[in-house]
Amino acid sequence: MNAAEELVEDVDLLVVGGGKAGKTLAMDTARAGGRVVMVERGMIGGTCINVACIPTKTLVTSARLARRAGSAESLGLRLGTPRVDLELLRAHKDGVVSDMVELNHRQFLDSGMDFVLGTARFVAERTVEIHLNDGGRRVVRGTDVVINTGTTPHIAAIPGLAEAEPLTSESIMDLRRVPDRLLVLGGGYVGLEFAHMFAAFGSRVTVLERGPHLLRSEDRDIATALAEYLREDGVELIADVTVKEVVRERQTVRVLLEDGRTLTADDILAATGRDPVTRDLGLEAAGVRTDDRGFVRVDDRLATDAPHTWAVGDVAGSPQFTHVSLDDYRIVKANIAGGARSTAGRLVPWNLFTDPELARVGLTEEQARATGRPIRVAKLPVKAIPRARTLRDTRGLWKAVVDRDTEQILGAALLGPESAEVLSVVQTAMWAEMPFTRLRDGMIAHPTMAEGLNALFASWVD
Ligand SMILES: Cc1cc2nc3c(=O)[nH]c(=O)nc-3n(C[C@H](O)[C@H](O)[C@H](O)COP(=O)(O)OP(=O)(O)OC[C@H]3O[C@@H](n4cnc5c(N)ncnc54)[C@H](O)[C@@H]3O)c2cc1C
Ligand SMILES: NC(=O)c1ccc[n+]([C@@H]2O[C@H](COP(=O)([O-])OP(=O)(O)OC[C@H]3O[C@@H](n4cnc5c(N)ncnc54)[C@H](O)[C@@H]3O)[C@@H](O)[C@H]2O)c1
Repeated sequence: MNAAEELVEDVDLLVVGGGKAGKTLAMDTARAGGRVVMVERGMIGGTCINVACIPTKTLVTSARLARRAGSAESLGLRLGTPRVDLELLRAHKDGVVSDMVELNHRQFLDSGMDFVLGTARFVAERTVEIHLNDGGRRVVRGTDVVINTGTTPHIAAIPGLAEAEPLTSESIMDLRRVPDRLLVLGGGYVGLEFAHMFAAFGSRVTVLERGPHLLRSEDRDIATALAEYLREDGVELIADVTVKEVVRERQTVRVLLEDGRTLTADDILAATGRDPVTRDLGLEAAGVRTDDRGFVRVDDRLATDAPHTWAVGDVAGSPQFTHVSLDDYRIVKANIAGGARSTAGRLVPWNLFTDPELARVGLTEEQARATGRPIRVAKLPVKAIPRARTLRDTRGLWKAVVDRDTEQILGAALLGPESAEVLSVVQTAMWAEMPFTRLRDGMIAHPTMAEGLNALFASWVD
């Protein structure tokens, strides 16, 4: 029997994959009285809370504490040598995750949506067949359909890498031992957060990055400063490198570089980006097209090529952050209701949770200069901020770029403690199109890291 012949259930909204955007839209629509089916193949609450942001940031907190405890004497405390207990650490991380999963599940059910655990595949326009996790199948058609199936770790096509069974951002969080030597392939978000974390847990870590320097999208001074701190904390960084082959020999992984060097380690982490989850979705049957990397093709309203079919979050090629997925929800919600909201011109915050953390919004200096407009550049070493001194956490560099004529802030990169929090102040000023002078001259509580904005916007280097 094909889909057309069997019983098709009609609903107002069908959400395929329960990521951040989809689950929020599903709950909203159900609470407002709409008939909603959301299909999720396993991770209740999506990638972020199960295997990405939440568990990693939980472990980052432990790594920071381990690093701080190691220098507790500078804070007047004698704590002894910190030791990582992996079982305790995992229990801590799993506890945070399971609490959030439970909360999400309860909210799904309370909203009144039909939350279906199963794997969806399109069989016709706006119609999916669901193989239920506990057996059986259903066919559901939505008046509107939202695709929110996310991404999974990419394994680069390097000879021997897949056969070497590399760790991914998911499996590394379930390790039963701290590797003595860990190689990290890729110096991006995943690579650097785990590299710094595992260095604090006691691994000897080497990051291999094929780009000319770490964090290519950042200004050179900021990327160089972060690289220096990572090195101080024992992370070896090798940039501009090409990995030729990976060989697993029992407990050892050998990596052959194009320049003839060979590196060995206990494990290798694949951290070279993420692939869209679209391959087995039957998108052709839905009339939905993908780009050459497999991401769903959308316009700036997040509409796909098929009528009343939308895509959101990572799978739609949006910048891969949970807050972006949440913003995609706002856009699609407005557009399903007949609006014309666009992704164009969004101010996206980028936060890298190393220690210190790096937070950026808007243009880098390099990007601002490329626009040709007259700019001014401000820089402040974090050690100039009194709060950093009281934290005994003075590593870092803050930087901002403003338009010389309008005095509006074009962008900021904050490398230092609590940067991700302080960045929201700068972002708010940018939303409000305030002149930088408001942050330079406004009264900000002492001693806070945000107070450093007074000094930053008075520290012009150009
Ligand atoms: C290690 C790591 C750390 C990160 N840390 C941060 C961070 O600190 N801050 C931040 O903002 N971002 C972070 N990110 C990025 C963030 O996790 C993603 O951008 C975000 O989770 C994407 O959400 P999404 O809405 O696209 O969908 P997802 O949350 O990925 O949800 C997609 C869901 O669809 C389901 N699914 C897939 N196919 C099917 C199918 N056929 N049928 C049914 N269900 C299906 C999947 O099981 C999954 O639950 C991190 C990513 C990684 C890998
Ligand atoms: N704090 C956060 O918000 C956070 C944390 C983790 C992940 N994320 C999201 O997840 C996405 C994926 O993270 P990611 O780190 O996997 O990807 P990424 O795109 O951030 O970084 C991948 C890095 O690997 C390098 N690379 C690619 N192929 C290589 C090769 N063969 N050899 C050596 N280096 C190679 C790239 O040059 C790049 O620097 C991020 O872009 C980010 O959006 C966010």
